[in-house]
This record gives sequence, structure tokens and C-alpha cells, in this order.
Amino acid sequence: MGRQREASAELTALGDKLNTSSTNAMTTEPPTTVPQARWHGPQRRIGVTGGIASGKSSVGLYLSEQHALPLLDADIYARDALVAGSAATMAVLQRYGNAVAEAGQCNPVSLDRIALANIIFSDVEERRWVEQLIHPIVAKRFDVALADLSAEAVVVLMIPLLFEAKLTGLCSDVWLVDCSPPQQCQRLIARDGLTLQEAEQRIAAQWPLERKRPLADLVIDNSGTVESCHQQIEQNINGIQKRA
Ligand SMILES: CC(C)(COP(=O)(O)OP(=O)(O)OC[C@H]1O[C@@H](n2cnc3c(N)ncnc32)[C@H](O)[C@@H]1O)[C@@H](O)C(=O)NCCC(=O)NCCS
Ligand SMILES: Nc1ncnc2c1ncn2[C@@H]1O[C@H](COP(=O)(O)OP(=O)(O)OP(=O)(O)O)[C@@H](O)[C@H]1O
Repeated sequence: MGRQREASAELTALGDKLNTSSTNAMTTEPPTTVPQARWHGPQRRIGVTGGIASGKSSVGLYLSEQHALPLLDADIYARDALVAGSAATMAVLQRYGNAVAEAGQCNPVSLDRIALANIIFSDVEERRWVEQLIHPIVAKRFDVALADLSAEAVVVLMIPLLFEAKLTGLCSDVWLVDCSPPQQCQRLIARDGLTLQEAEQRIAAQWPLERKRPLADLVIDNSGTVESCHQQIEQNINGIQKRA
């Protein structure tokens, strides 16, 4: 419990640092009407966000491969936090027991991510509990990685819950990768083999894209072809240089 309180306090402090209007960076409560915070340092920090399966990773990968930009990925940090034997994994196992333990594992026990997903995407309280455990770890990883990359002119930060977790203050530019909810659903089902109900639950766990759109600096329409998405990136990447 002490560690959790400490983690929660760290995140609240981060939220306060990034966005003075923030009361709790973890919250997924309705949006405030205050302007979103932005990073104003010398480095360009492109925050790529969107909805689940809207195409964030595809955009991030393109920026990294075609424009050789360093890519920081919140999903990878969250995944690292839940490797076998980590403190966060032990906490999750303590809370949910064998229900989330990978079958046939010895020591240290690996998590069954599908089982954990089933829990957190069907129960908002449990989702909040997992988020208060993982998000401070993710936030620290961003801090460390950004310090390491401080000499780079431009970095890309992929953060699915950028708005929900009030992390816009990490980014100088926020790009929203957009498509329709039925497309999100279709892509989720095709990519992850989810049922329609599971896909809908996951989409409902995030702010709807219509709520995120007005908060972004750039909306990339990824409802068409992959080529059309790449074209939009090319049209907007030229302005992405180190600040004067
Ligand atoms: C539940 C878990 C184990 C499922 O793992 P899985 O490998 O199936 O999915 P993955 O981690 O690749 O996430 C896929 C997408 O799910 C969405 N998602 C993940 N966590 C959340 C969440 N707490 N709320 C809403 N959407 C979420 C994001 O769009 C993300 O890009 C995992 O998503 C997780 O640990 N989530 C809690 C941590 C978290 O909030 N991560 C978000 C980035 S900080
Ligand atoms: N324009 C597109 N047309 C068709 N399929 C697409 C398009 N863009 C992405 N996809 C596919 O949709 C799926 C989701 O894309 P991607 O993994 O990039 O989304 P994401 O936002 O990173 O997902 P998550 O939120 O789960 O991390 C992938 O299978 C990807 O290949």
C-alpha cells in the first residue's frame, strides 16, 4: 500500500508539473475546459495519440522508419512494467491471483495479458487500479528517455491515453490519428481476434475520438488507405524542425 500511495503521489506531482490545472494526472474524468498544456522547450516533441486501433503505431513506425525519428512508446513501457518478476507484476498477481497467471509457468510467474485485459476492460474500478500502478512507471520512463534524447531535434512520443492522463505537457505538438468507431472495431477484431463485445468494451475505455479531435494540433485522417495516411504525414512533417 505504501508503494502505491507513493506512486500515486508521484503521478499527481507529474500532472501538476505538466499542467497546472491538473488535479490528478491519472483521472479519466470528463474533460476540463482549460487549455491543454504543451511542452515549450527547444526540442520538438510530437505526441502521437488517437483511439485504440486507430493507427497510432502505424504512424509512429512510419515517422521512425522514413524520417529516422526516435520513437518512445507508452505501450512498450507499460509492457516492460509488467514483465515476469517485476514489482508491478507481483502487485497484479497479489490482487487477481491465478486468474491472471500464465498457465504452465514456474518462477517468476508471467502475466496472462489477455486475462488481465478481460478484467480491466470490463471493470472501470479495476482499470483505474491497474493504471495507478503502471502510469507512474510509464511517466518515469518518458522522463528518463527524454533526458537521454535531449540532443535530438525531434522525438516522437506514442501515448494512447495522452489526453485522459493529461500528458499533453510532454509534447510540443499533438497529432491525433483518427478513424471512425466502426473502423476501430473492425481493425481491433481483425488484428487481435476479439469478439465484437470485447472490441466495443476497449473502445469505450477511452475518450471517444470526437472528444479528442478538438484538442489536437493536427488530425491525421486514417479512415482511408495507408498511402493516404502517409501522404498526410509528408504534408505536415516539413514544418517539424527544431525550434529556432
Ligand atoms: C491490459 C493489458 C495487459 C492488455 O495488453 P495487450 O497486450 O492486449 O494490449 P497493449 O498493451 O498492446 O495495449 C493496446 C491498446 O489498448 C489500449 N489500452 C491499454 N491500456 C488501456 C487503458 N488502461 N485504458 C484504455 N485503453 C487502454 C491502448 O490503446 C493501447 O494502445 C495492457 O494494455 C495494460 O497493461 N494496460 C494497462 C496499462 C495502461 O494503461 N497502458 C496504456 C499505456 S500507458
Ligand atoms: N489506413 C488503414 N487501413 C486499414 N488498416 C489499417 C490502416 N491503418 C492501420 N491499419 C491496421 O489497423 C490495425 C491497428 O493499427 P495500429 O496497430 O497502428 O493501431 P494503434 O492505434 O497503434 O492500436 P493500439 O491502440 O491497439 O495500440 C493494424 O492491424 C493496422 O495494420
